[in-house]
Amino acid sequence: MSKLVINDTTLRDGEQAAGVVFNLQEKIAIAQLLDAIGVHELEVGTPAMGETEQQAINKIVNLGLQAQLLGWNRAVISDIQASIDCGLQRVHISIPVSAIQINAKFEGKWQLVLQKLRDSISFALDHGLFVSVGGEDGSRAEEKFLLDIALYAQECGASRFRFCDTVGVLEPFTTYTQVEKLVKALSIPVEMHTHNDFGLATANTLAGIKAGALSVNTTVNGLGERAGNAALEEVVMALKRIHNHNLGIDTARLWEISRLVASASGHNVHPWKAIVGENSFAHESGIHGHGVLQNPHTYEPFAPEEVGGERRLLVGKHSGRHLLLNLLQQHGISLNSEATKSVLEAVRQASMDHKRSLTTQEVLDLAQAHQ
Ligand SMILES: CC(=O)SCCNC(=O)CCNC(=O)[C@H](O)C(C)(C)COP(=O)(O)OP(=O)(O)OC[C@H]1O[C@@H](n2cnc3c(N)ncnc32)[C@H](O)[C@@H]1OP(=O)(O)O
Ligand SMILES: O=C(O)CCC(=O)C(=O)O
Repeated sequence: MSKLVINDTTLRDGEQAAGVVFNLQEKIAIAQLLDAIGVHELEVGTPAMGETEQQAINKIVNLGLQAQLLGWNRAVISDIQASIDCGLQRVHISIPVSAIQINAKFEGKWQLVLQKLRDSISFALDHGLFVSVGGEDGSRAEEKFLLDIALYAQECGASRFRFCDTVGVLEPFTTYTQVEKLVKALSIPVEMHTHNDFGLATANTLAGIKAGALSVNTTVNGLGERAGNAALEEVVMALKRIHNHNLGIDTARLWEISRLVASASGHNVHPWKAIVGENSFAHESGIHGHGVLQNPHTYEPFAPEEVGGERRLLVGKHSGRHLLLNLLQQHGISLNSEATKSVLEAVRQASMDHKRSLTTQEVLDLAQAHQ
């Protein structure tokens, strides 16, 4: 697994999320931070979208980042010319490979698909570009056609093939089987591109890696088309903590980049979002709180600092005396066991009345009333 590449597409598929628009400053800030934390490659946008997009991509190209930069293109020569005009040296060329897509987009003309792919790869290679090819809707494609087109892309000179679960219909076992076949058939690396329509984008990406994929697309906070993509923070932390595979990414800045992208996208991170949600390291229930006070590892897979997050100990409906007394002790208040019981009851009632945890001040007020 040593050569695994994270190719983050927050600036391309992430921004395709309905209603999301990054301005120039936000694009630059996101690219710089992704680069600063050590992400290897960035898919920076779609140059074919026009002049404004091209200028933004050109600005990112001129930042002098360490990360490799890639532009997304259809199998259309003018798209690739637009990528060249942005100063990009890497292009991704996408071509639909499922019957449903080829019928809808190219009136079922399979030969036309091959011709467009060959012509666009050849144009890109003639301009000295690194070429990645994506089989759009690969997970729903006829198996033989997917393999044939991947081999054709390789034969035409592509340096990587992207396996796309475009509408997120795979689960990890099928992903493993499909990707393993591609990996065995190709000599160029396979890249994973997964969507989260069934909540399986990260799991499917990990399954693809296990099957031999050497590159993976991610987006910060899982932002992307419909239910989004495999989240950068989930893939990086699952690899690091579950598979013991450290990609050298500065994970202590994952909350920072999550907040940056959330703010730029105009959507807060959901509290229960894995790794970066504000509840990822929050504990309110008595048994968990007691355990965490003894040793955080009882109810945390890793310390919040490892991802730049913070532990929150809350007092509310499900809390027990250990969490309550811990909070009161921090404010110099001690209670006897009778008073503790009364305050806990009052906390439960207040928490039910408000339908939330209590603020520190609310807990202190209840404790003072029962002292
Ligand atoms: C699964 C994905 O995420 S795919 C990536 C989606 N990303 C985007 O759409 C990026 C933003 N897109 C855009 O700005 C525009 O769609 C553009 C500039 C790319 C094209 O705009 P338009 O020329 O107005 O075409 P429009 O978007 O309506 O239709 C898409 C056209 O591309 C064609 N097309 C779609 N995919 C491909 C492909 N991989 N290769 C070649 N042609 C393709 C369609 O058949 C259609 O062709 P037609 O105009 O001859 O009918
Ligand atoms: O790169 C491609 O080929 C398509 C990528 C994509 O966004 C998708 O399949 O959802």
